[in-house]
Amino acid sequence: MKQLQVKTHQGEYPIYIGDGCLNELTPFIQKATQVVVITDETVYELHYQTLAHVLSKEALVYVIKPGEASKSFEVYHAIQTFLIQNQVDRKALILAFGGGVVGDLAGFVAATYMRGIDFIQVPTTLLAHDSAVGGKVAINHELGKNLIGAFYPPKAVIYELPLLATLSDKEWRSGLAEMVKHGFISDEVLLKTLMSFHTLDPLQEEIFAALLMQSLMVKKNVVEMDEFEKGSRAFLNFGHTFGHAIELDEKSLSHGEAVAIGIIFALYLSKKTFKIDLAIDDYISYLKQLNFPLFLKADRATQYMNYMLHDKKNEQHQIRFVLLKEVGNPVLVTFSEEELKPMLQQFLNEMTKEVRVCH
Ligand SMILES: NC(=O)c1ccc[n+]([C@@H]2O[C@H](COP(=O)([O-])OP(=O)(O)OC[C@H]3O[C@@H](n4cnc5c(N)ncnc54)[C@H](O)[C@@H]3O)[C@@H](O)[C@H]2O)c1
Ligand SMILES: O=C(O)C(=O)C[C@@H](O)[C@H](O)[C@H](O)COP(=O)(O)O
Ligand SMILES: [Zn+2]
Repeated sequence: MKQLQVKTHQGEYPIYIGDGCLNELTPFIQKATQVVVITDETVYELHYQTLAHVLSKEALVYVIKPGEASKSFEVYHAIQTFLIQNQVDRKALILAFGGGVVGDLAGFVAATYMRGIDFIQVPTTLLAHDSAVGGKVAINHELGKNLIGAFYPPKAVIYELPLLATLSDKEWRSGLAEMVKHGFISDEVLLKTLMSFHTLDPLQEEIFAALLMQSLMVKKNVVEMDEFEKGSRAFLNFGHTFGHAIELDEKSLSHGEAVAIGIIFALYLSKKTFKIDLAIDDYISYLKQLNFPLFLKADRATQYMNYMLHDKKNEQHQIRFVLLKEVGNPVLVTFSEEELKPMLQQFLNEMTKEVRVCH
């Protein structure tokens, strides 16, 4: 087991990572008046018994439907009602047991229930190495992703890696996309190593734990420098401006799959803006080899634009993108709607040869 510490405005919290770290929950559970586990149906079926084994108290359990649709006001409200009806008090502890959906939702419940109660992230997906760290918690609005949320750090992150063994290829891919993103914005070696894998198999191997640590370190370092996204934390949003738009538009894509496509557009805009070659073709071939679902809709530019116009990075109705001057050198670049729309349309037209563009 390995341990990292993440510094926040409220002190530090530990990330425990590896085999057997669920036991690190014990002191937190002993201190709490009640334990509430929020999880989804899939994780509950596959892994709740493993978690229950280390819970020294009987827990209240709230099980949501798996998937992004659960990051909604309705589900948020239903959980708050459940907590109130069960007289959960301010010294209770919420365990977010699942992927990023459970983590974001349960974290936002914890941030707001009685003005804030303790919660611990117990991530179960690869992608959640990103979502469990950094304290961003949120639910979605139909007009945009994560528009209602808070910065609310967990008391700990307990990353029991053997739980990842049951992930589907789709979920491995999704998590890999956020690792690749971390590589693009700050660690060329991580990026090159990840892109040297032509199948998903290495993710099950020993070397993978080291790459995951590197990716976690990128996230930790960025959020420690700018916890509340006043500046450089926005670089973690590389690929997300367009990624969030297609994730909202095409529900079959997972978050990471959408981000992987969002990165293509960010590389395309980087090339146009800075006249540099960031080897977009190599990146697209890499995604294809790993069977990422790459599809865009050429006739959806207006819808994509509407989603991007609600992005949280925007200022004064201008759309802000994270672009790269080179790998490891991200910058924020602002476009007006009038500037961006033709570039997006041109991108969609040009991509017809590269990715499956639906009409
Ligand atoms: N807060 C942040 O900083 C941050 C960062 C990145 C992503 N996110 C958010 O995270 C969400 C995506 O997270 P995700 O990809 O983990 O999605 P998810 O939570 O929906 O999990 C993906 C799927 O995997 C299943 N699953 C979870 N653990 C499993 C396991 N061990 N074995 C088998 N199946 C398992 C789930 O039931 C679900 O169907 C998005 O809403 C995204 O916006 C937040
Ligand atoms: O931690 C961050 O900051 C990130 O941007 C990480 C992203 O991977 C993540 O998807 C995040 O939820 C996006 O943030 P948002 O502010 O654009 O909703
Ligand atoms: Zn993300």
